[in-house]
Amino acid sequence: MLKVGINGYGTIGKRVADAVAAQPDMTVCGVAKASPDFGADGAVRRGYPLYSARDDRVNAFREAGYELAGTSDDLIAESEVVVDAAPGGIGAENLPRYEAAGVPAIVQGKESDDLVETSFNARANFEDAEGADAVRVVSCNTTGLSRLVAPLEENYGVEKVRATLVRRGGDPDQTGRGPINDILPDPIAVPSHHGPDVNTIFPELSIDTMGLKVPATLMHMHSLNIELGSDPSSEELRELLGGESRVFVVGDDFSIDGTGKLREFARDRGRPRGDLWENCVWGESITVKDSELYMFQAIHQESDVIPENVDAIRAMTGLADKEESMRITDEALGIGLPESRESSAVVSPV
Ligand SMILES: NC(=O)C1=CN([C@@H]2O[C@H](COP(=O)(O)OP(=O)(O)OC[C@H]3O[C@@H](n4cnc5c(N)ncnc54)[C@H](OP(=O)(O)O)[C@@H]3O)[C@@H](O)[C@H]2O)C=CC1
Ligand SMILES: O=C(OP(=O)(O)O)[C@H](O)COP(=O)(O)O
Repeated sequence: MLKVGINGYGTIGKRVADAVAAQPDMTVCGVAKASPDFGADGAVRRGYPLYSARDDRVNAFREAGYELAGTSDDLIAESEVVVDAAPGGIGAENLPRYEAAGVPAIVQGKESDDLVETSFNARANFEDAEGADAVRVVSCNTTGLSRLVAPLEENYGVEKVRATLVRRGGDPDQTGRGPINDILPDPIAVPSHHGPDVNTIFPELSIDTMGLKVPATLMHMHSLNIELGSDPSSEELRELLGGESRVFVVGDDFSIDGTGKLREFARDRGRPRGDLWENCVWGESITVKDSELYMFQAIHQESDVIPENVDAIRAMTGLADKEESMRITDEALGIGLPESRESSAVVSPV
């Protein structure tokens, strides 16, 4: 069992830890946090050895009654791979520490692509991370866009992507974020950082993105217009996307009309934390006119990058190739939702 340390146990880190723990070929050797809050309590209750992410916080954990396994230096020494899920910018500071310790490391979307050997999306460029020592799993929105571009590019070619990203203002636990009663172009300048970020996965792709932020916490929403290299029917497109394990084509018969019902659907299915690891594409929105594809997809920002972190671990360490890794990850987590009630027989058990 490969020993994986999680440095940063917040929104992303706690989900990566649970996903790693669910895999048959890897184990969580510890998680590091900066404050002794409810998240630390959750880690201990799940049986993860708890480390202090910062040396100056050791006493705070002790005073709160936590028994620490050590500091993040000890966690790094204990790990065969580290997944760094610290706040944006701190992953960059931590990379030299992983390199000095000779431990391969994965950082997250806020870190710069320049600092790593490759940015990563399992569906699109798994092979680029094979044997790498430093990899960046791209952000939630870029993951959602990359998963979509990969099959379109392979089957039809893509001439141009135009995407408007309606972004959630903050995660449910980020009480200090907004907007509260507003709609912000964010960033106002075009393009937003997402297009260039997708180019770290597809360097030749022509893509322009615009971003907004709205008073919502549940999910992001993408409004997409993609010029294809050929002219498939809308139905063919729907079948293609329905065949992708990490795309959930939302069937009409579920009557899911927004992100609130999507998350409720995930909770009904017994998904941990109501997570939706898949891109959620409304089947009814998939429309092709004169080689141009139009569609809406919702992206659960807290969870879509989680299977990608697990696959990046396998790519870097050689535990499995792309198809095998994605299959093991999907099976272990129960990824794959049915498009309709009729096809429910193929849904993974929850
Ligand atoms: N949230 C999202 O929607 C998404 C986030 N990402 C990316 O994931 C990364 C992490 O984001 P997110 O999980 O939201 O962040 P959070 O703020 O939820 O979690 C960050 C974690 O890092 C801990 N931490 C604080 N300081 C340090 C340190 N010096 N060393 C190690 N850990 C530290 C925090 O501890 P404590 O809580 O105790 O302070 C917390 O557990 C970012 O790069 C972000 O861009 C990517 C996709 C989506
Ligand atoms: O990577 C994300 O979004 P992004 O792709 O819009 O930058 C995550 O949702 C976290 O972003 P944020 O917390 O800075 O909004």
